[in-house]
Amino acid sequence: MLCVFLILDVEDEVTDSHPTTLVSADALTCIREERILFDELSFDIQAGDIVQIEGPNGAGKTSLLRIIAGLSRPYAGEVLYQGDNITRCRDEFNEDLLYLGHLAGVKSELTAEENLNFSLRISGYDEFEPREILSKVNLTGFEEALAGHLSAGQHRRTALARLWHTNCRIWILDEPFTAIDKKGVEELEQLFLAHADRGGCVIMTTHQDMSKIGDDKLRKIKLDYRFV
Ligand SMILES: Nc1ncnc2c1ncn2[C@@H]1O[C@H](COP(=O)(O)OP(=O)(O)OP(=O)(O)O)[C@@H](O)[C@H]1O
Repeated sequence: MLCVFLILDVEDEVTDSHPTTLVSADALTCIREERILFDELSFDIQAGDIVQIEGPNGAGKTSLLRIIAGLSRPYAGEVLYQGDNITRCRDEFNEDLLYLGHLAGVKSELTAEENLNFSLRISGYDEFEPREILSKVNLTGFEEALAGHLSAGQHRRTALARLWHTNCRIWILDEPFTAIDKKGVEELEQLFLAHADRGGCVIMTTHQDMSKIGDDKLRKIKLDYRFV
């Protein structure tokens, strides 16, 4: 079966006080298993933007996030960080990027504290106290629990804890709300808004209704395809 595509509708630009373009996609094309997921997709993401990538299962949302993060290559087109192709400024881009994928890098055989400690140390954030951060994501009392023994939501919170202490401006988050309860979703939304107000950006996939973020703040990139 041949598949055709796509795209997409990059909704109205947000009016913001941070005009710096952090990330740009220039004519990105992604093909998987002879299926065009998106074709010549271009957009700019400014400091202060919260961007939701939308589309049905299999539309290519994770593929797009991974390409933006430089974890996989597009069939054609390029990703730019402040105007430079990310392959030419890899170190600077990585220093400014916090990527949390589907699996979120939490090791089941380590405790919640050990997991966070590890991710803070390899990112150079030695000054932060893991227990204090875990308290912010409601994991006080679970610091020494093995991540593999935590509930799905607590496991996800362990991964998301890093968002509370990072200097990275570019957050790329694949389904950050998965398994998170209502209060946790609200706290994350507030965190995203605060991050955007500080001049960061959030690029995420989610099937969650993001209307609380507000149309003035939220931009959407819609991916779609159809079979023929
Ligand atoms: N490395 C790969 N090799 C081959 N096919 C792939 C690869 N990665 C993704 N695909 C295919 O590309 C399509 C899009 O996958 P992707 O994970 O990007 O979709 P998605 O929109 O994030 O879906 P979901 O909402 O279910 O998470 C799927 O059909 C998937 O099987």
